[in-house]
Amino acid sequence: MSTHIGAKPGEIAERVLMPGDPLRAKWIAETYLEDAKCYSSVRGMYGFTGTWSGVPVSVQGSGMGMPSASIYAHELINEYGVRTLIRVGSCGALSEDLQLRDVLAANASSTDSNMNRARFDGLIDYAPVADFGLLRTAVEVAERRGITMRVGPVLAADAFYTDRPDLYDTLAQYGVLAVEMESAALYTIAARFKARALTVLTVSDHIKTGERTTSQEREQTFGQMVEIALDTAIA
Ligand SMILES: O=P(O)(O)O[C@H]1O[C@H](CO)[C@@H](O)[C@H]1O
Ligand SMILES: O=c1cc[nH]c(=O)[nH]1
Repeated sequence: MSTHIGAKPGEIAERVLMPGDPLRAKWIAETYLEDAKCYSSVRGMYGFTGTWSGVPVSVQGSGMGMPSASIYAHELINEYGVRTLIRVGSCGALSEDLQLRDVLAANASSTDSNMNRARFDGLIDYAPVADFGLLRTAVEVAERRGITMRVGPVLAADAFYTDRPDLYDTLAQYGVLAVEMESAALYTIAARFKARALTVLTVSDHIKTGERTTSQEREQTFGQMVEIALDTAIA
């Protein structure tokens, strides 16, 4: 067991899907994986291992925000030998031409978090990016499955509720597609420990129009991104 994950050595696969929502992890395991077994319920942050097309895959909830996601990414890589981490998350669209339920892959992640400023003594604006091989595979998988998937940069924000919507407008002008809360930390930690990471997202709400999905839909209906992530993880 690590501090925050209750799995024994060998119970977590080398490939892990990481939704923020632990109940999305449970839904993914029960809906998509064969012979899924729960290896951890520490803090209610469920983790399961099963198989997808015969290949072992785990799915581990990571919580909301970069401090939480960093803990799970760090322990998965350093204590369980995980090499491939694919976040499957929800996001708020910043781009006018995204619709609810659109799927996107984050090739890069800007952030307002202080975590990397602290990491680099405030001297470097580090650019967290997706693993190129995983991203290329995800694009191929989406095309093969006939799923339209946008690829572009996102914002990983510390706050879900912002007092500065004007900054979201500015980011949209610079091509940032959507906002979520974990990708920058995931990409940074994967790079630091020589693992591979990718973030695939589904638009759960639109920052400009105010349209939004329900919490039940965010938990149990974003299947296209899960299928892309599973096929990518085992490729
Ligand atoms: O749906 P998940 O994966 O949790 O992702 C998004 O949803 C949460 C906010 O509602 C944040 O974790 C954000 O990144
Ligand atoms: O971080 C997030 C996730 C979904 N929707 C948002 O508006 N923000």
